[in-house]
Amino acid sequence: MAVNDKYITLNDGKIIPQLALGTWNNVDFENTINSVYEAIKIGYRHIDTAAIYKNEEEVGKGIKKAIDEGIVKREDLFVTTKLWGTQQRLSQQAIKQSLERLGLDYVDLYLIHWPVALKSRTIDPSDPKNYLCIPMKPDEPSVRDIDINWTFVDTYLTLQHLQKEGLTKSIGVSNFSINNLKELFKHPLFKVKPVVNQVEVHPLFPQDELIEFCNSENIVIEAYSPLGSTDSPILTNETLVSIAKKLNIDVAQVCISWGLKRGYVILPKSSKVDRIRRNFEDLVELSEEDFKAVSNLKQQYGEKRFVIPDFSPFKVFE
Ligand SMILES: NC(=O)C1=CN([C@@H]2O[C@H](COP(=O)(O)OP(=O)(O)OC[C@H]3O[C@@H](n4cnc5c(N)ncnc54)[C@H](OP(=O)(O)O)[C@@H]3O)[C@@H](O)[C@H]2O)C=CC1
Repeated sequence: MAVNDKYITLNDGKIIPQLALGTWNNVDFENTINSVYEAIKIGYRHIDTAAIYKNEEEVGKGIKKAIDEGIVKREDLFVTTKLWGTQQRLSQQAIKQSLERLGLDYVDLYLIHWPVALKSRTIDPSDPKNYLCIPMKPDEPSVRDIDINWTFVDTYLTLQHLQKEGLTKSIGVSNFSINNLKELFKHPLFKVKPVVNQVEVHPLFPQDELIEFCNSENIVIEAYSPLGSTDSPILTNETLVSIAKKLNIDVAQVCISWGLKRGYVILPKSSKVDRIRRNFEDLVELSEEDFKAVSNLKQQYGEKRFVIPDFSPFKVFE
């Protein structure tokens, strides 16, 4: 089996392609249509989006084009979207809106994006993408308006119903700490375990403890920002550059190959078709020596997390 062609079985029995296309931060929305379409043509079967990325329409158009051209069937694709904090009280409305934007009858996976409920705000009629009543960037100060009377546990209980209604095949969480998961598990109405926890994971932030906990609970880790996100210092790291040179691939593909070997789902993003192709086709089974060298980077350079939105006073990651 090729390195890029593996599936993982989730705790609800569904299967998930291990390698996905991430779609965050592609500021050229039209380009997203083409990126998604080309990715599916290349062989990607798993697309990751979110309401806050404001690209669900374009992701949906890319998917539709590929389906219309007979490149793929809907049932062979795995599509994930996420619930933003301003809609945590309104998850049924939110998922229906996401489905409408995506042009789909169901998503394969619906995630609580962050364990933080935010107050919703007034729609800005001048912004056609402002359907969530949220600013473009999650770290803008105006999103720090925490809804203290609603918790991620309340939200998760409503997600269990969305799955029953068939709006999503599976449900999961994102950016949940071990403490967040433990808090969720102890609620008396908690019945359906999240199938995944989507969190930041890359060579400078390997998340060993969280991965071990999630493995013990049969929750699959999905590694976001696996290349260290935008303008990543990881891509110029000298150890990684020398491994990449030796293997005649990009540093990005060393990081992806390392993540695949660690056994979780991995979501690299690119808006450039040649990179999307190389991030899928130029993957390798890393030797033990190279695998260890990448795993040791954290000791050498120290831990570094790149995605840190300010939801204060709520303490994420604790
Ligand atoms: N649940 C959550 O809270 C979060 C989820 N995510 C998900 O994870 C996905 C991936 O994370 P993201 O933060 O986007 O970052 P990634 O770690 O995937 O890095 C993306 C960056 O790497 C560049 N890149 C991609 N491939 C290559 C290559 N072969 N050579 C050189 N540079 C390359 C991209 O540039 P270019 O586009 O120009 O190619 C982009 O700047 C997101 O798109 C999203 O789907 C991300 C963050 C938070």
